[in-house]
Amino acid sequence: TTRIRIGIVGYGNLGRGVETAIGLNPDMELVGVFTRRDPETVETVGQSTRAYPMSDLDRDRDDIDVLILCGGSRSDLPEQSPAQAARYSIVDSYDNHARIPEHFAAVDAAAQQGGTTAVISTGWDPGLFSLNRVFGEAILAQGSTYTFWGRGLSQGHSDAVRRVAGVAAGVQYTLPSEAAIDRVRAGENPDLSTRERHTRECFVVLEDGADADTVRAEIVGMPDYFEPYDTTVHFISAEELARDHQGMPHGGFVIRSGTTSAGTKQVVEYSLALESNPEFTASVLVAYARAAVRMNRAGDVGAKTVYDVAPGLLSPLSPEELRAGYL
Ligand SMILES: NC(=O)C1=CN([C@@H]2O[C@H](COP(=O)(O)OP(=O)(O)OC[C@H]3O[C@@H](n4cnc5c(N)ncnc54)[C@H](OP(=O)(O)O)[C@@H]3O)[C@@H](O)[C@H]2O)C=CC1
Ligand SMILES: N[C@@H](C[C@H]1CC(C(=O)O)=NO1)C(=O)O
Repeated sequence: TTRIRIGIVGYGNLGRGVETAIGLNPDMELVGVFTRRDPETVETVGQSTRAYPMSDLDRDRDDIDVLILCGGSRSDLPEQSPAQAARYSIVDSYDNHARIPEHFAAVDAAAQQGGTTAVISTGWDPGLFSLNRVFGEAILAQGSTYTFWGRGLSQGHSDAVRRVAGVAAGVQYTLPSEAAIDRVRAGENPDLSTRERHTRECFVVLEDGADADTVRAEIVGMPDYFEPYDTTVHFISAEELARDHQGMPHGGFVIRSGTTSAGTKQVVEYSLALESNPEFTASVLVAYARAAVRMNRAGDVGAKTVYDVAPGLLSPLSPEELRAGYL
């Protein structure tokens, strides 16, 4: 059988993770990386990986089955996902939760017109955590759902920080409230505000001449990303960033606790412990790329979220193999 031919759009942490993940999946092959930078300046992980300018995607290439979009959600994907979905089936990790309906509508218009299949907002949150919130609430009709992240590096929030004028480089860590977690685990079912669940901590390298107070205000007040949280911003040197902030660990859990009859408690929990947030997220994107190609071949076009994708389509095994070996 022919392998699934993948193009990577945008070559950062996620793009490198997808390149590596494709190598772990024998039913897939990497056509190349498409970048807005000069391809000659882009150092790829794999020696044989080819880098092309984005403009190479402007013609209808018949050597690509699906594009995996690895740009930033803050400002790349809102433009790139609809633009590419007009020609190619795509997968993206768009993670500004507040604006997913808007993103879905824009991508769906393009995908319907292009007859492509576009799985948006997959990864782990949104993505696998979204699925587990829905499983928990569909199954335990009476109860409470909580999501906690970290302590770890959020790529979406780090990307958002890097997009602020005056920021040369930066990262963002998400810290869960241990007091909130304790109350949830004690079964208090507390009513927690966004601000009571997590705090956010940024480490920023300023561009020469940039004003720290202006940059801090822009970050702390950023709608959706930082405004709903208590956020601290530390200004450090490029050397400190390189020394102390190269790792991208993360993780967290979704917990649904409820009752199925008076006094009969049931608890569902799904958790992740990630040494590399980007490599894990990339692995999710690659599995959903497999599903997107299969859905498109079956004529199932338009924008999709993880709620619309049958889990079996993620597996390299056939339905028959899954029935025989996994049920
Ligand atoms: N749903 C989920 O669970 C998750 C979602 N995400 C999403 O993934 C997105 C991407 O994260 P991440 O890969 O860390 O972002 P990066 O900042 O590493 O990359 C974003 C884009 O910036 C450009 N870029 C990368 N490196 C450089 C560089 N050295 N110089 C200039 N431009 C560069 C690339 O585009 P180009 O090659 O065109 O220049 C790249 O696509 C996040 O914004 C987040 O929203 C991440 C984790 C989980
Ligand atoms: N989308 C997140 C994945 C998880 C992590 C997170 C957070 O720390 O706020 N929210 O969702 C990311 O970009 O890392």
